[in-house]
Amino acid sequence: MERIESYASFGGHQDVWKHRSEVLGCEMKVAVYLPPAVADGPCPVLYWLSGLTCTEQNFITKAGAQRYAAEEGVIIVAPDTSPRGDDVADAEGYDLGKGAGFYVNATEEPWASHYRMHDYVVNELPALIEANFPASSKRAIFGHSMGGHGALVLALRNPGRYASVSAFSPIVAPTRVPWGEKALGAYLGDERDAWKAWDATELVATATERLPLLIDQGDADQFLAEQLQPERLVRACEEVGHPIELRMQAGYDHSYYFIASFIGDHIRHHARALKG
Ligand SMILES: N[C@@H](CCC(=O)N[C@@H](CSC=O)C(=O)NCC(=O)O)C(=O)O
Repeated sequence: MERIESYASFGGHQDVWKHRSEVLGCEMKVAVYLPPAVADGPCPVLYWLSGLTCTEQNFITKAGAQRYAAEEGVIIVAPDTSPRGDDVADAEGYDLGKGAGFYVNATEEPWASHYRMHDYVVNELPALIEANFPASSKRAIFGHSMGGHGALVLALRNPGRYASVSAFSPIVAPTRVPWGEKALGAYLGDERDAWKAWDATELVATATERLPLLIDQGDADQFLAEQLQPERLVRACEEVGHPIELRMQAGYDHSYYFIASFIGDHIRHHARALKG
């Protein structure tokens, strides 16, 4: 891994690294915040998954997470949202292709050869982080919008892998909303039954681990009614007794101003689980 940016931040360091991904078949950038506590030994790792149009930069420059990660002694890893490079397929529009990997393993061409963000985030990236940084193997995951969907789905698909999961404004039912229908149709093909394995609202029914879901959602979010619909996940959880806390936050929209307002709560929530 090669460090390409480094900034002192709250007694620790906010760095950006680039590395070759064998899973994605391209070079990737990833942001890593190391809290001051790494001087005393390995720290647990909290993975952040960003939303549509984002790179590894949005979270580290807008969320204000470093202060809380420093206080709690947690490493935060924020990868890019899709494979990158001239030979990676792309599409018109911000909601498919580069910047819109949806954290799935694509099965359809022209996507299948590079778009394997599930395997990258769940397997390849933690192996790299744990081999190259003072990181323990305790992991948690959170994210925003498309990345909130990613956090929920990756935690539900991989029982035992994460100590905790949370999301801001997640796409909870991608099989039933326009952003998800477009992306899953392209990446996985026309057979809608295959999409269900990538939909948190479908996955809670058969989850073998009842990991509590924490969700913050602004009630002034411009995407709430058409794309997010968190009530679908609440209903699915209630049907099977899966623990969920949906916090509707009055007046907040879909932006990083919302995320920054509650990021401390989420980092403390994960720190409790990671240290428990
Ligand atoms: N450009 C689009 C909307 C893009 C957008 O709002 N992206 C969000 C995530 S949406 C779901 O995944 C985001 O995080 N943007 C980056 C940022 O720094 O705010 C449009 O204009 O409608």
